[in-house]
Amino acid sequence: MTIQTDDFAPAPPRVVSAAPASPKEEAIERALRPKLLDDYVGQVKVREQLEIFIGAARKRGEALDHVLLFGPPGLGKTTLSHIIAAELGVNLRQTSGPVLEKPKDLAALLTNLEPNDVLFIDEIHRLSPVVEEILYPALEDYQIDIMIGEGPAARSIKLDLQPFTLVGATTRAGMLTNPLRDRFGIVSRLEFYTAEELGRIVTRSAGLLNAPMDPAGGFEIARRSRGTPRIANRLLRRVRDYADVKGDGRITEDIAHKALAMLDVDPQGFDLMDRKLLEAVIHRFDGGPVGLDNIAASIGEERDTIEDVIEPYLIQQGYLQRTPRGRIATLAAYRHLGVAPPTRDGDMFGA
Ligand SMILES: Nc1ncnc2c1ncn2[C@@H]1O[C@H](COP(=O)(O)OP(=O)(O)OP(=O)(O)O)[C@@H](O)[C@H]1O
Ligand SMILES: [Mg+2]
Repeated sequence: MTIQTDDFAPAPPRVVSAAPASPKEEAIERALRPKLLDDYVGQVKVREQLEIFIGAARKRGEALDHVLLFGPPGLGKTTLSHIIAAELGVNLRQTSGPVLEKPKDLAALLTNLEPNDVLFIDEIHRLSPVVEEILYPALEDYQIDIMIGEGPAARSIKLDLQPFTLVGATTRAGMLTNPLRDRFGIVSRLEFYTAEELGRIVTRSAGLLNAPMDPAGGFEIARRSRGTPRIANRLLRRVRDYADVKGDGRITEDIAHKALAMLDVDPQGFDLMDRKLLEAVIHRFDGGPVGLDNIAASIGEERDTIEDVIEPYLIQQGYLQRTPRGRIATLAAYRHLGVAPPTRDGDMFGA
């Protein structure tokens, strides 16, 4: 279990934050999680590939190749890891990088795997180097070397493991060591979802939650969800609350519109943090280029959060550019904030 700092710190709630907000939300997420590949919306390329590789592994009765899933939070990495195990018809054992403190923690998990099981390691970029060492021979030859005893009497013994599949998830593929990355046979990058795909997810979730919803209401939620299923499901629940209190319970376009405005989610799906970041780049740093540390200090947010959570969507949508000299606000960002872009004949927007 990862500990969510949100549970302890009175951080301002961020409706469109991509991280699960609380244990309660995690429980709801589990209930909304699709269980099989057919119910997994979007990510067409990843799904197609996995379908074939899983089918082949099943047919041969072998373990699936090790899989690395990477992409911003809330796009469905954990969901997909469960689906992989379910489709293979094997057990899933779940842990995460920071939880595995000692080599023996990982050894205990590995030696308990049954043939072809899936071991899911979340936040795999946070494995400690000593634990990672154990993983290499395990991934390559289904073997581990463990130390028995201490001092001069210590000796290393080799243990054979059952064939298994490691599914690693990370928001930061760039932070994986090369030897670790090279040991994954299947590397899948998850992309932001289109509004249409999120619409299907919201419709499915509304059905599971027994929330009556007009298609236009669902679409309104979908297109304001920052391309992220976790956010779509969260906004759906908030809009449903609003519909229950201010309406007759039905999620109509009008209700969705008003509820989302109340939640400070703008038509682009940007929330206060997104706007704060764009405003800082534009107003305090003349549109950039500005370094990540300066942005972090200026908006009072952690570097990692900016890089993993806030920026990817702004970049994907073309509001922000990441250059070697720093971040630059694009014309779209100026337009979105209703600020006149600089008229200098600089190189930024072409002459
Ligand atoms: N392709 C999908 N189809 C339907 N629902 C999805 C899909 N992907 C994700 N979801 C929903 O979004 C929620 C969040 O997904 P998930 O927990 O798998 O994200 P994650 O990538 O593991 O995030 P993190 O990086 O924070 O661990 C899930 O509860 C699930 O209901
Ligand atoms: Mg996850």
